[in-house]
Amino acid sequence: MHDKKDFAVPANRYGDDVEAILIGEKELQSRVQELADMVSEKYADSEQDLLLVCVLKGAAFFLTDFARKLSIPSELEFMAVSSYGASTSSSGVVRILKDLDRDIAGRNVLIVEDIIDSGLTLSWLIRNLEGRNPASLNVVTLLRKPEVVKADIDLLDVGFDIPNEFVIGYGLDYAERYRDLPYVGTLHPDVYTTN
Ligand SMILES: Nc1nc2c(ncn2[C@@H]2O[C@H](COP(=O)(O)O)[C@@H](O)[C@H]2O)c(=O)[nH]1
Ligand SMILES: [Mg+2]
Repeated sequence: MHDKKDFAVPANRYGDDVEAILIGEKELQSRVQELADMVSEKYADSEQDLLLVCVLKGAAFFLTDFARKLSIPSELEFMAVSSYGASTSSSGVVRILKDLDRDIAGRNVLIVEDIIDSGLTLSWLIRNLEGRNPASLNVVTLLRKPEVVKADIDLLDVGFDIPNEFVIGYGLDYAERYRDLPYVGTLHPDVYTTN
């Protein structure tokens, strides 16, 4: 846990809404670099560009930092799925809100995910993309909540394992806010009762 005073938090952007910072900006960037180095090494001998599939909207900030830190060429695709509706826990019933713009058959695909909570959304997505016959399909996730993961998912790597708390920042939202924070943190309980 970090003290908010230790960070150059964009001044009062969200007032006192942030209760605690779990992963600071430097820690995030350094781990994203490690993930990018590992992936660059794994695909270094590939004859085709790596196709990164970003799961919107949460993984957008992770994806852009991650792609810029790769030392191999990559191409980007975006997909949006919904499994939460109005609830804060995954139903496992997933809807595609935005599909990929192209065929991934024969491509080396890497899903770039923001967070694995129950893992139900991601395991559905993996099954869906496997059905499109990529040459290979792997997953890298920035965050994972090991205490609550229900699905058995084979991951290339995980940025950080975190406690079972609802987190925001670095792409993750609550009611579409807080994605723009450069760190991962938790919200003050009052935010949930007043929104
Ligand atoms: N802002 C947050 N979004 C979260 C959090 N935990 C999960 N999620 C969102 O759900 C999916 C995955 O859910 P899953 O239960 O099917 O694994 C994830 O991609 C996020 O969009 C959270 O703590 N904060
Ligand atoms: Mg996600």
